[in-house]
Amino acid sequence: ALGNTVVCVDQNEDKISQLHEGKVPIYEPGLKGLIQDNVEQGRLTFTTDTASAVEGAEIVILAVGTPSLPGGEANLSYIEGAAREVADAMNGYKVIVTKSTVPVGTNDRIHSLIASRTSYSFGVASVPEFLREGSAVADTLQPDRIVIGASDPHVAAVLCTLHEPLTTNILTTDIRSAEMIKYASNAFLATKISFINEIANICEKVGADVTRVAHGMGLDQRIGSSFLSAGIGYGGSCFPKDTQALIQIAGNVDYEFKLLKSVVEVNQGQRFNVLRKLEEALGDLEGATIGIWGLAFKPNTDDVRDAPALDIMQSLLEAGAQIRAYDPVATANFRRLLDSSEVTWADSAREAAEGCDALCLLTEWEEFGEVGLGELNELMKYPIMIDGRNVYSEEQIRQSAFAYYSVGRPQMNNMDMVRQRSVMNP
Ligand SMILES: NC(=O)c1ccc[n+]([C@@H]2O[C@H](COP(=O)([O-])OP(=O)(O)OC[C@H]3O[C@@H](n4cnc5c(N)ncnc54)[C@H](O)[C@@H]3O)[C@@H](O)[C@H]2O)c1
Ligand SMILES: O=c1ccn([C@@H]2O[C@H](COP(=O)(O)OP(=O)(O)O[C@H]3O[C@H](CO)[C@@H](O)[C@H](O)[C@H]3O)[C@@H](O)[C@H]2O)c(=O)[nH]1
Repeated sequence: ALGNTVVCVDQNEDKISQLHEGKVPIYEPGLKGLIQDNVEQGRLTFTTDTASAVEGAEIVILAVGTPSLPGGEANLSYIEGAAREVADAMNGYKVIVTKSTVPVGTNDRIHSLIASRTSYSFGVASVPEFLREGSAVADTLQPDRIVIGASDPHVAAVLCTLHEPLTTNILTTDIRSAEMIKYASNAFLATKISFINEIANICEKVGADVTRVAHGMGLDQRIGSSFLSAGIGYGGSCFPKDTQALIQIAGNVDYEFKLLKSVVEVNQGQRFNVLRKLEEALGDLEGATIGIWGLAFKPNTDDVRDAPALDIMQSLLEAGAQIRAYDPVATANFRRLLDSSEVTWADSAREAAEGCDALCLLTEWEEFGEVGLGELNELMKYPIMIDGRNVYSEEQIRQSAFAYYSVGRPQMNNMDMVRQRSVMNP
């Protein structure tokens, strides 16, 4: 029957050998157990040999990377390479599915590319992926919807059968619309984030509280409450590249996507508000010791692609600051992108805070909440917190000695306390 066994192929030998040893190459909650169960049941195997995997398959799913090229356009070399390998291994009819996020028209190109290399018949479909990192397992097993873009009704039927155990919410549509649904969804979510971040920036100036504003807006079902958390902007492997790619897709047909260009611009600026707030609190950052809590672009992942922490730490180093940084799982990945003798890589949240002039919370890992503000105050040189994720409540801050800068909420600036401390600990 369809979908009974799965063979995962990657050309990265290290990833495949880790998987053979029962290790999972990324940090993703719940993934290890899910893989283990399916390996034990004989449903899941791993290989670097594309040809053998394709030969035994009725459905082939392409999920290779589509990173940005320098101009923002999606790099299609991996998907084209994979399609070529699949074509060359064809030994009968197969359904070939693109799950990677690809520009509109790519599946048609894949169709021609494969047809030019094989005489076996095959079907092509676009089935975009909507999972989030950090909650990938639940998002996969209980998706909001499955989108199947196919021109051949047989292909659509095969893929509906494959996905029916996951949800009844299956939309079948044409290939180009399916491809566009993926980009439009990510662009819309990114727009929500930049929108609320701009509202937050205005709230700071007019004395309103963006968390209350977002709550009040979200009660309107037409708006919805999700993706209205103001912060330091979106990062990660998807929104930054997919917004750029959609701007390019539009540009290629002579359409200037003005709104999305602004969304990207707002997002780029948002992370640097952390630096402005640090300067407001400390003045010159030369020689200051700054603590960083959180390096991953969001909690529950070790992914640091386009993480706001990269730009923020880069700017702090340029300003001559010393950094003490901690992340529960992402430090090793982060150090491959940014390392410096001016950074102390701490092994715990407490260790990162020790002796700091100010602490910046950049990723809302749950464990940060376990360090009490009283204890934090004792560990730090000055009780100054730049909370990039609005983690602390007004009450918690009021009961603490902290000068507290958050995003889009009234600044709780117990600078008197801070000054007293600075007299005590010159
Ligand atoms: N990461 C996410 O949360 C997410 C969510 C939805 C959609 N997507 C989309 O899924 C795609 C993959 O994203 P990712 O983050 O997993 O990328 P990634 O770069 O982390 O992983 C891609 C993998 O493909 C392998 N690969 C490349 N060419 C290959 C080939 N010819 N044969 C076998 N393996 C090959 C690479 O070795 C790598 O391990 C992208 O298009 C992305 O936009 C990602
Ligand atoms: O209200 C919010 C929600 C998110 N973010 C930030 O937005 C980024 C992206 O977060 P999220 O969407 O949760 O994670 P991703 O794993 O990047 O998932 C997005 O990108 C994937 C790849 O295309 C899609 O499959 C998902 O549907 C889409 O949510 C992170 O930096 C978050 O901190 C905010 O700042 N405010």
